[in-house]
Amino acid sequence: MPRITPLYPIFADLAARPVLVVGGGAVAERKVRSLLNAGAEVHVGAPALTETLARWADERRLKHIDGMFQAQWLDNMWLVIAATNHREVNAKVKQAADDRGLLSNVVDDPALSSFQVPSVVDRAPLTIAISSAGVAPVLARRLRECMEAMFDHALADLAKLAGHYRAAIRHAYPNTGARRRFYDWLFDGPIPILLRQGKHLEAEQALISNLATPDTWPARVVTWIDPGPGDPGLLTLNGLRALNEADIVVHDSHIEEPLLSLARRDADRRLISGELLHHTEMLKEYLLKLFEDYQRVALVISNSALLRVEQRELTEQLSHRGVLTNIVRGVSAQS
Ligand SMILES: C[C@@]1(CC(=O)O)C2=NC(=C\c3[nH]c(c(CCC(=O)O)c3CC(=O)O)Cc3[nH]c(c(CC(=O)O)c3CCC(=O)O)/C=C3\N/C(=C\2)[C@@H](CCC(=O)O)[C@]3(C)CC(=O)O)/[C@H]1CCC(=O)O
Ligand SMILES: NC(=O)c1ccc[n+]([C@@H]2O[C@H](COP(=O)([O-])OP(=O)(O)OC[C@H]3O[C@@H](n4cnc5c(N)ncnc54)[C@H](O)[C@@H]3O)[C@@H](O)[C@H]2O)c1
Repeated sequence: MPRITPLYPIFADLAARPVLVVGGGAVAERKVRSLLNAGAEVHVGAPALTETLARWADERRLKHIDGMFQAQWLDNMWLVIAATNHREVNAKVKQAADDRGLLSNVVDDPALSSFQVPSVVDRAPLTIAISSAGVAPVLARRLRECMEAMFDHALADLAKLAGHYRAAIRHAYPNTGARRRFYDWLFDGPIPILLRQGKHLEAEQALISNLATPDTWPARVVTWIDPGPGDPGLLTLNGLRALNEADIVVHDSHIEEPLLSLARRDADRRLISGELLHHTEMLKEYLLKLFEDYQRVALVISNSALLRVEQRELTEQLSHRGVLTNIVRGVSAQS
């Protein structure tokens, strides 16, 4: 099978920008609907329109150019969609767009299209766009239908709420680690549940009260992840989450890149020497020193590092110094 070059996704701001749709059938109507939704200034050129398109023209939501396609329709346009039921006409529209350096979508020819229209899950301001690069549009549509069920409309409210309080959140949590944990709480905690129940005021209130008393999270946590044989595919959800939450990942030399790469991009890493792993007291001092700079430490130590440190003893000693130790089973099964 020939290699298909993937498309580059962009989200275009079409507000008040002139867009031409050539053709006035069912496909043109679908494209016009999403263009209007994006606030575009829509021009539809065709000798005949669907009932809905004709109504929108009457309501002045779009401008109807009555007639057969002419290249000068493209003058002063920003984007063009060729949606007639004639391949030759669509190809001419594409040529006229190329002549003017405009991006064009040709609804009956993915290869001619310089942009394609994706299938969209609309949770504005959140938009999930799915593309099959023109290979299987119906598959894109089916994937969208699955996602419609997965992501309810409360997601839109959640995004709006996060957007509205974004500056206040940055102000209450100036430290990036703390802010990230706040966002974990915002997106995983009670707020999405309240929004799903339609309790918008309560949701907003919960957010405001968390902002008023910032950083109620345990300040210093060591999460000890047992990586088993080190295969990232076997990592448990808890292991993955702990890796993802850590500000620094401390590991021995047996832990390899595929596993470490599951940590956050901005998390630091520290390779720990074998010697430290044999002395509970030294390891404790090492960890306490780390807490001068970090709040969440993930400790990923392989079994083969011959760990002699007493986990229980270390946990107790750290807790005297205000550090919570959390031990998670990192692997779901041994292969
Ligand atoms: C996603 C969506 C967006 C939208 O149009 O808004 C979209 N097609 C949708 C629906 C749909 N498409 C087709 C049917 C009829 C099925 C049937 O009855 O036979 C249905 C109706 C349905 O399924 O409901 C068939 C079809 N599609 C194209 C051709 C021409 C060709 O390939 O030669 C043929 C005829 C050949 C064939 O039959 O295969 C071409 C294109 N269609 C694209 C987008 C672009 C590639 C996107 C991608 O691959 O990612 C691209 C290249 C150009 C473009 O239009 O930008 C929208 C789903 C919206 C949703 O989410 O519900
Ligand atoms: N991209 C997609 O999602 C998709 C899906 C299904 C079909 N298609 C393709 O899209 C084409 C259009 O589908 P449709 O259902 O909208 O067709 P349709 O027959 O309902 O509409 C065609 C429209 O084009 C207009 N038209 C014809 N010649 C014209 C010209 N010279 N200048 C201006 N307008 C002209 C007609 O007046 C009509 O309004 C189909 O031929 C099919 O190949 C694409």
